[in-house]
Amino acid sequence: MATWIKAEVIENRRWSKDLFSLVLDANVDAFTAGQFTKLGLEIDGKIIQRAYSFVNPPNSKYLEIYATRVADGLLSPRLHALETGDSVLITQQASGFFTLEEIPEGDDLWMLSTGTAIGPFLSILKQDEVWQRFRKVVLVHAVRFSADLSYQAEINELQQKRSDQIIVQPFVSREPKAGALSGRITHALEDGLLERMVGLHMTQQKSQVMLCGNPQMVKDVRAILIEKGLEKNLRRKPGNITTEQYW
Ligand SMILES: Cc1cc2nc3c(=O)[nH]c(=O)nc-3n(C[C@H](O)[C@H](O)[C@H](O)COP(=O)(O)OP(=O)(O)OC[C@H]3O[C@@H](n4cnc5c(N)ncnc54)[C@H](O)[C@@H]3O)c2cc1C
Repeated sequence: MATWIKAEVIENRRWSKDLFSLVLDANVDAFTAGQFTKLGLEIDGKIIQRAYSFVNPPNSKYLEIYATRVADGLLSPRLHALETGDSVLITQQASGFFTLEEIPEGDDLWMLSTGTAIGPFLSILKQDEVWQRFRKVVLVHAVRFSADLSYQAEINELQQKRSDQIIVQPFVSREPKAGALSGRITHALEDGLLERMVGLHMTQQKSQVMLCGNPQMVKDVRAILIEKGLEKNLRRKPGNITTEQYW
């Protein structure tokens, strides 16, 4: 049984009509970058709970989650409506294995995300470990519209600080955007465009790939990578592909 504690909403950062980040103050247990928590609200006498990845690194003063308001969703529209000073329930302990501890050694780390699933990567990128372990880190964020590319200030800051190691490649599928690839991650992987754009070759010997986001993307990309010779990363049989699905 989860232990629920109260979190105070410090800020609701609204990025666009539906995208928002809740900055929360709560005394939760220590967690590892890449893990998720659960948020809950009491609706008709029952706690309705959903999983949300931490965007902030461990040890930061406040917690932060990045979410979208799902039309007709049960919880996310209510979270979207929260204002400074409101409260929300949060689990005392975080969960999940989408963390660097689970990633075998490699030269380059590819972080592929859709929509709000960039969150856990931002948490991991704010810690030193990833920069010590990998020579190059490729951050891919696929969205529909350029307005959905949230956290640009944080990403620009990372690009300045880690300019010799990080490569950021956005994808915007429904409108042209300078510096972004159009279309989908899957197509760009199949025809080698992504590798050409970032100037790195994905290989079974030296690449690690973390995939996070919508289940179709995770499934399709995993299949393409397996076709390229990469292998699923399992605890009992380490490989290259580590995944987290948001639904
Ligand atoms: C491990 C894990 C981590 C997660 N982390 C996040 C996170 O950091 N941010 C976040 O926004 N969501 C995250 N989710 C999804 C989240 O838990 C909820 O499913 C989502 O907020 C919708 O809840 P709801 O009650 O409003 O919708 P529901 O009534 O439960 O409807 C669910 C439907 O909403 C859609 N949906 C769910 N999540 C998303 C999404 N992120 N983007 C677009 N469509 C979606 C899907 O079609 C899904 O079938 C995570 C899920 C898992 C399993």
